[in-house]
Amino acid sequence: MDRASFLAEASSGAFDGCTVAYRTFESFSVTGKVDAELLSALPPSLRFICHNGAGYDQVDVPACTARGIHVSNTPSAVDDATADMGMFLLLGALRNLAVGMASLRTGHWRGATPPALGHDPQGKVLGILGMGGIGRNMAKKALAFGMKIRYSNRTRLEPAVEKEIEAEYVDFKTLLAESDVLSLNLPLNPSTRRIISSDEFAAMKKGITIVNTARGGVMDEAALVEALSSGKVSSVGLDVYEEEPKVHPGLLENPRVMLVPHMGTYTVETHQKMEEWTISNVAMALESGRLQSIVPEQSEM
Ligand SMILES: O=C(O)C(=O)CO
Repeated sequence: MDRASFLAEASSGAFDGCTVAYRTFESFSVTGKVDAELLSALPPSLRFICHNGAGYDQVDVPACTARGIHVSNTPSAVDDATADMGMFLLLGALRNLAVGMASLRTGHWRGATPPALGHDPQGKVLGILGMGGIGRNMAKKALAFGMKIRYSNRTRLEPAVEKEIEAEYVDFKTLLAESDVLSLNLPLNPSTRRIISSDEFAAMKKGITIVNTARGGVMDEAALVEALSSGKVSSVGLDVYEEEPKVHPGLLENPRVMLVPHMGTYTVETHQKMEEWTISNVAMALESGRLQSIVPEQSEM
C-alpha cells in the first residue's frame, strides 16, 4: 500500500525467514528508497536483494553492504532498448518533432507557428558521457547514422573496443565544448548527481542538443530550462526526470523538448529479458548463495 504499511508489515515478522527479495523498479512509488530505515524493518535472514533494473539508485548499496545484504541488477539486458530510445530522442530532438506531432493531434497540422527546420545527424559529433553497455550500444547505432563518436568515462575502453565502435576518448571539458549532441548514459550516484549543471552548460557549444535516457538526477533540470531559454541548448530529448513523475514546467511548455515518460526499457522483449535476468539471480542466490550480476560496489563482497 505505502511505505508506512510496508514497514509495519515487515516489522510484524511477516517476512521472517526470507533470504531473497525480488524488487521491481515500480515498487519505489510504494515503498520509497531501500535505505537503512527500510532495511532495519526487514528480517535478519534477508541476504539478497535482486533488483529488476540496470540502474539501482533506488537502493542504498552502502546500507545493504553494512547489513551484509548482496544486491544485483540487470546490466546488458537493457542496452538495446535504452539505446534505441536514445536514438529516437536524438533524432526527434534534432528534427524538432515534439511540436509538430502534438499539433497534428489537435487538428492543427504543423501548428500556428511551424517548427524551425531540423538538423541531420550525419557528420555531427555525438558526445557520450558514460560508456557502459548502453553508451557503447548507442555509439554503434549512431555510427550507422553517420555521426562521429566521442566519449568520456571514468575508465578508458580497451583499444580494440574503441576501434570497433570508432569512438574517440576525450576529457569531460572537451566533450562539453565540442559535442553537437550530448548523450547522458551514466549511472546516478553521489559522484554523478547533477554532473551537468550551469557551469557545464556554459562550457558547451552553442546550439547543442542534449539527450538523457540515464537518470534525471544526473542533470540539473532548472539549469537546463535556463540553458534552453538562453539558446545555449537548442533542443532536448528526455526519458528521465529529476523527480519522476514530476516534470519541470519549463520543460513541459518548451516546444524544443521531446518528452517521454521513462519508457526506455518499455518493450515486451526487454521486460522479458530483465525479468528472466532478475529471477535467475534469485535462483542462483537460493541454490548457490551467489549472484550472477552483483553490483560493482559489492564485487569484493
Ligand atoms: O533499468 C533501468 O535502470 C530502468 O530505468 C528501467 O526502465
